[in-house]
Amino acid sequence: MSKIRTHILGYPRIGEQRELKKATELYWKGEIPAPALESVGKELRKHHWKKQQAAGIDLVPCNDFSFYDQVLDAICLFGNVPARFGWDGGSVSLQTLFAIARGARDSKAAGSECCGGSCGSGSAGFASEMTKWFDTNYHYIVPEFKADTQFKLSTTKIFDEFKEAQALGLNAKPVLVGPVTYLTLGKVQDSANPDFDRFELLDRLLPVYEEVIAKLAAEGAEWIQIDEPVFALDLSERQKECFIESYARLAKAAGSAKLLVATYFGELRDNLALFLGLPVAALHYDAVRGEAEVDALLNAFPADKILSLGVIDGRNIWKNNYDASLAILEQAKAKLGAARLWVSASSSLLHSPVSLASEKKLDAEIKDWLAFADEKLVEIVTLAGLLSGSGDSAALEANRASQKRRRESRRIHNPAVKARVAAITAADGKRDSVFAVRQEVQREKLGLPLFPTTTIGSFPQTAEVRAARAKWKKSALSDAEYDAFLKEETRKCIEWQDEIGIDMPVHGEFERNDMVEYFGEQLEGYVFSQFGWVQSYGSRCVKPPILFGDITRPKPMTVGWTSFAQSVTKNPMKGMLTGPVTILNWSFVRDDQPRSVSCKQLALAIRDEVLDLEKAGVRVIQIDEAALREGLPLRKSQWQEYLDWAVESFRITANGVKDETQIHTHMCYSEFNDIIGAIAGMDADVITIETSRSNMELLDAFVEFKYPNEIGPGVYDIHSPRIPSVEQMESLIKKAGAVIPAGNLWVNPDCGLKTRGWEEVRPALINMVEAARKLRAAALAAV
Ligand SMILES: Nc1nc2c(c(=O)[nH]1)N[C@@H](CNc1ccc(C(=O)N[C@@H](CCC(=O)N[C@@H](CCC(=O)N[C@@H](CCC(=O)O)C(=O)O)C(=O)O)C(=O)O)cc1)CN2
Ligand code: MET
Ligand SMILES: [Zn+2]
Repeated sequence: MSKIRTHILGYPRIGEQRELKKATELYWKGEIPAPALESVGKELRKHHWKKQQAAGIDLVPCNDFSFYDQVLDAICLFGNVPARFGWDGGSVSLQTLFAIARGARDSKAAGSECCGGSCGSGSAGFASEMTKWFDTNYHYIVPEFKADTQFKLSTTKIFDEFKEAQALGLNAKPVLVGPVTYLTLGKVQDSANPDFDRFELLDRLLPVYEEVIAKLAAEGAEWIQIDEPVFALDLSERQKECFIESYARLAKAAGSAKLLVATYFGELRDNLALFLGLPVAALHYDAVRGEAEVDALLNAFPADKILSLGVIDGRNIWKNNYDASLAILEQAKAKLGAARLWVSASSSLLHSPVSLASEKKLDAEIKDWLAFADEKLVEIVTLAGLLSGSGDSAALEANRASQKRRRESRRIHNPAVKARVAAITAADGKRDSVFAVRQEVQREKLGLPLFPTTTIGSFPQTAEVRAARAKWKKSALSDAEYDAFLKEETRKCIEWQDEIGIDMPVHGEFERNDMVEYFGEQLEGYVFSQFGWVQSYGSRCVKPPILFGDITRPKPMTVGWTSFAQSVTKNPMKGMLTGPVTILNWSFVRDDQPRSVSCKQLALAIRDEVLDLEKAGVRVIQIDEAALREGLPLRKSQWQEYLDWAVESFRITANGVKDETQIHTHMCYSEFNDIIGAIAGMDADVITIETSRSNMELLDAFVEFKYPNEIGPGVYDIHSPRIPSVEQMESLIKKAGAVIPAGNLWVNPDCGLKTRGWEEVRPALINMVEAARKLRAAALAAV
């Protein structure tokens, strides 16, 4: 019986100990030169290929590595560099690449200290926009188009990395984001032609794809992988036409090389026939997210193509259930034959942590249930072996035993939690009185001025704060010393807020490593890894906690810090929590029950925290739901169901408090238009949102909807190192004041300040308070 081939779509690039992050940040600080960074990249690529080879993967990817982002690499490959970066049209340098991602203080684009977001329109080389890659927590750089955009082959990275693999004896499979996905993910930014249809650019873009593909073929590439995850979205007729035109041309350009087109993250639905009809040699399908559609896929699968089935979840950390995967694979093998079936992971492994090998502290029982990227490689190879009949039956037995242990573990199931979720009623999600009544009571209790000023929660997570935490984790700092250090940071932060005249202070979140991980660490039903980092954007990583079982809160999580903070000031301190939907969306979550159930369990745990804070005398509580919007399913038809349980979860969390307790929520990086009804349904007393970068445009949704509750539209773009002036912020508040009743308007930044430095935050907040004061005075003078 013939051997079944194995491959992956991509491998994490950050390194087991985030080597790439560390080297990149040193380069940005000017502490190592470019060749040193290049050589770290080269070593990592080699190490990653060797690991894949050692695991027995037949076809390894190349060009899945990136110093920042694979879409940004494509921007550079196509010479799609926005004019403001002063690119000379030659080979795009690493320096220009980083300038696109991070902004450049001047057109020389040196490694300036800048953010991952955009640098505001005031500076010449402001960064390109960054946004979420489908429904993941990975962010890509948004390609920018104009009506006169031209494309031209402008980097050699994809060829260099192919040759690098060749030199190591590997015939690697180069990976490239596909033309339709590339155009779909980009944005037209052309003030002279704002309505330009970006798909008009296809004819100019395809010749570069043809050139790249032909060149790779000439250099000996057997397979080329083209990623088209937009197949998992609702596609327009225009996009469908683009697919037909693109692949007719690319198939011709391929010559001796064979093309594999990959879709992932969701079902194909009415794109199925289009996908199956592409004139390419192989198609990759996500059988995890698309399991329900596998029958339809197999029934219609063309006789001349290879099918790569992604049965291992690239987006989660659970050990694969071999029996379940084999059932799918056997079915495919019966239809297609072993020669036309490849085994893979559902998506690139970019979205899973690197390796379980260095996890020494992870609870042994739970570690046995997990598989990170390296373990997933072994799973792919093992499944292919079992399917070929030459497999490791001991591995299958071991897998069955592990699945059984997980299923039956007492650690997972807590009857009291299940009963509590079952007993949730509509009353749990309802405040005693309607907003208008609460607003009166809260006004009286809180005694805030017009246009009250506040911030979103975090203050700078300085190197000093992180170093203290690192020392404490290594036991180089005692609990008492760490506690004293944090108290001092918190006290200084609050006193400073009082001093500059912030009306509603926050404690600063110095004790938190991350707004989700911090809560995960304190909830029962969660475990957390030491090194389970996943790239979020550029060099920034997150370590999502692992939600494995029914959720309880053994003891209050934030009451101590918030009470301490309140004791420092007479002003109303805003207690700070992360909401259930955001905790869910930024965690690795169980795959043995619906997300909605896990979310409600989280909601009940955070509700208890809310009520404890209230009992401790905290009068204002913010419940962050930064990730509410990004949890939206990729297909519109599934939105309502998600929004229903997400909003209900928030309401359960927030709405058990008395009328006089003011509930805030916060959302950033959100387009609000299509979910404004759901946001209003949350019924928070105050919502703070990110609006400064869009010049208050994001507020329109609230205005059109006649959003009834109070709003703090952000006036300070915290993604930029630029310090906003009093006048800039005044004009933003005025703009908001023209459409929002003055009594409902708050003044605050776009988001938390944790990624900024004090030298930026101090003057910016002083200006913000001044802007609010001026408007207040003007408003009082007018009556
Ligand atoms: N979970 C989550 N998802 C999110 C966001 C978010 O805030 N959280 N925001 C958006 C993405 N934005 C992000 C913004 C910042 C960072 C970020 O700053 N990440 C840090 C890690 C944050 C962290 O957990 N740090 C830990 C560990 C710090 C660390 O690595 N320490 C060093 C030692 C440090 C020293 O000695 O100074 C080490 O252990 O090696 C801590 O503070 O405790 C980083 O990559 O640098 C990530 C995402 C969307 N998704
Ligand atoms: N309270 C959090 C902070 O200020 C909210 C961040 S939303 C990504 O950091
Ligand atoms: Zn935010």
